[in-house]
Amino acid sequence: MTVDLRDFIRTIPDFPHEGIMFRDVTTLFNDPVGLRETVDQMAAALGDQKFDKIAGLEARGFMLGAALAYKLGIGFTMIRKAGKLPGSTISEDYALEYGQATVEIHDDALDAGDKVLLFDDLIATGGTAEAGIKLIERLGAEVTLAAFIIDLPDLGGRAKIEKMGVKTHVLCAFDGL
Ligand SMILES: O=P(O)(O)OC[C@H]1O[C@H](OP(=O)(O)OP(=O)(O)O)[C@H](O)[C@@H]1O
Ligand SMILES: Nc1ncnc2[nH]cnc12
Repeated sequence: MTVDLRDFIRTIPDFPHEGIMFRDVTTLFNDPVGLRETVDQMAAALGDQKFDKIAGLEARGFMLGAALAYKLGIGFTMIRKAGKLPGSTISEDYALEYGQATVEIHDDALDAGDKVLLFDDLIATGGTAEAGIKLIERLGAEVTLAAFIIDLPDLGGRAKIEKMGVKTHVLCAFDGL
């Protein structure tokens, strides 16, 4: 029987602002069954699709994005919040469910034509994922799949990314805001 990852994800109301239902993956990552199941379910969902790189979004997209890259035997590219990458970067500003930020990628992190799996723990409004896709495309690479552990469908992010022409995969979803 398939393990339901939602059973491992804690919900904390009113974090970081009143009205936000925060879906907390610390409890998923903290559990050995939850951690392994998440990586294994994602790897199984990918089937025989081939990628040149996984690009993970800071910070929660780093942990299991890197685990998945290890499992697939490919490299892992960091898309970081502004000011953290030491080399030459390009950047994108974006809005997310509870704020605004800027993400950056090293301008030599990907080769033109690379097929990239974009990975994050959660998609809400899709602002973060959209910024990541723009960075990858500006380097001449292609996001052939955007994968998330959690979807919040009522916030419309997954539909927005699909409308951009990027395929998506999610492992579980929570209804409501
Ligand atoms: O779809 P969106 O509305 O853009 O929201 C999703 C993003 O929000 C969270 O990251 P956050 O910026 O809180 O950073 P963190 O991973 O460093 O905690 C989450 O990990 C996604 O990256
Ligand atoms: N509701 C939410 N829970 C956890 N992370 C998020 N990132 C954006 N919205 C979120």
